[in-house]
Amino acid sequence: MSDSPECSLFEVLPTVYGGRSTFAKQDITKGTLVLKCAAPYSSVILRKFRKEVCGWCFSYSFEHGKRKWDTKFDTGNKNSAPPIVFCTDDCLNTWERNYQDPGTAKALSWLQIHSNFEKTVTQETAGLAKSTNASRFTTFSTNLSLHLQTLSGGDVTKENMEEAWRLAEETFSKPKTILSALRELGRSSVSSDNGVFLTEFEADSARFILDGLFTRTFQAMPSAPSSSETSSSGDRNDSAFNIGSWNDLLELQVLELDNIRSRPSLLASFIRVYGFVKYIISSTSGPSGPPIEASSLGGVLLGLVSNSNVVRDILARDHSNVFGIWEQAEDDVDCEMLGWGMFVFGAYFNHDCEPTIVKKREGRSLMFYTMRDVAAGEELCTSYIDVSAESTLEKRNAELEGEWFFTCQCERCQRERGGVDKAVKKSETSLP
Ligand SMILES: C[S@@+](CC[C@H](N)C(=O)[O-])C[C@H]1O[C@@H](n2cnc3c(N)ncnc32)[C@H](O)[C@@H]1O
Repeated sequence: MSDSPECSLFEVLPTVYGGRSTFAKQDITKGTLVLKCAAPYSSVILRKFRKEVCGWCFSYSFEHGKRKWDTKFDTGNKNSAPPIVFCTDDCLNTWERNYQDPGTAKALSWLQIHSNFEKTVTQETAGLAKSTNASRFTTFSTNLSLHLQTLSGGDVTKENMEEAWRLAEETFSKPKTILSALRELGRSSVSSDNGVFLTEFEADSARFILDGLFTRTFQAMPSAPSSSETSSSGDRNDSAFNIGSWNDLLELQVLELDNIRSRPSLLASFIRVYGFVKYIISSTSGPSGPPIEASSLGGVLLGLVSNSNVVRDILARDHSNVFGIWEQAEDDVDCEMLGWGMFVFGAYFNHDCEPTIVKKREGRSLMFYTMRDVAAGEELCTSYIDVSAESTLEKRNAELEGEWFFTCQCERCQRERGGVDKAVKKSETSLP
């Protein structure tokens, strides 16, 4: 992070009230760009928008007077539509440079994996509500199902969460057992030989995870495209443009247990996402697929899902560190959230109900600007929720406590609660 020119304006320091936060290193005038995250480390466009949102620059066809985008990757097969569209040839070409395997043609490609994904997943629109119901575990042919059933009542501890993941790894040790376990953990009524049932949320999460696995793999591959050629468009390998590395991602806050405790059915969902991602990667490279060398893209991806650690690392940071990818007309009340992305360095801004920083998306990039003059030493904060004058203390706190698992300590909340303790917003190091 310190390599980035934009970050010379602030530093990340521990606070006494809410983990780390960002503090101005010098006076900063209103309207200054303090951070540019050129692209997300991992992102997903919601399934329902994928014909309307460009797979590279996230531009939304309706904002350009079109019902959908028509520029597609040529699969060479008229019957198989690629699960991604682009607004222009330029975007398609840049995407290809970043997502197609830069190495041997024998290696797995993004396209093969995602085509297999689409063939394997089955969904129902009303699935989310039904499938998160504990009653779906009707038969217990695996210890994993039985264990998840006992946890669905709400008693999730660190130990029994770890045990669930251990059982998941054991159950998903072979592609065949993954498939039957996934079917068992899905709704029994939709279990069939034709596919695996995933809720919309699970399918989107699985594609978010795959994107993170691709980024991690491409960043590590020696044949990755040179950043000097293409850096201004936010290519994955260009750390100078603030995408961040895998180690940067690991530095982010983890709220896995809080998240699962607040919604115990999430544990089963996360485990299904892991099982499905593992199944898709291993079945794309299965007996009928191309041979996989350990150093190839497919080989590296297989290694990343051999146990649940890497997938869990991403899932555990997903909830509290991602940003919605909104259509550009953000001030519009009917504005749609098109997807979400992990813009790694943007995740250090704490929340304030009187924010100093506003974020703005420009294509794949997320920019952070000061909303007013800020003095050296002052904290730089964004707002995670609606903080308009109409949004009451009760409403704001309910949202932050319910969705973000913290009680807001900002000055506005303290003032409205009846007392301001300014010291609480200072960084630990600046306190006497
Ligand atoms: C996106 S992260 C921000 C960076 C985080 N503080 C860290 O150390 O990684 C959001 C988390 O920061 C903390 N946080 C942010 N704003 C806060 C606030 N106004 N009051 C209390 N805690 C806050 C909460 O723990 C929240 O889950």
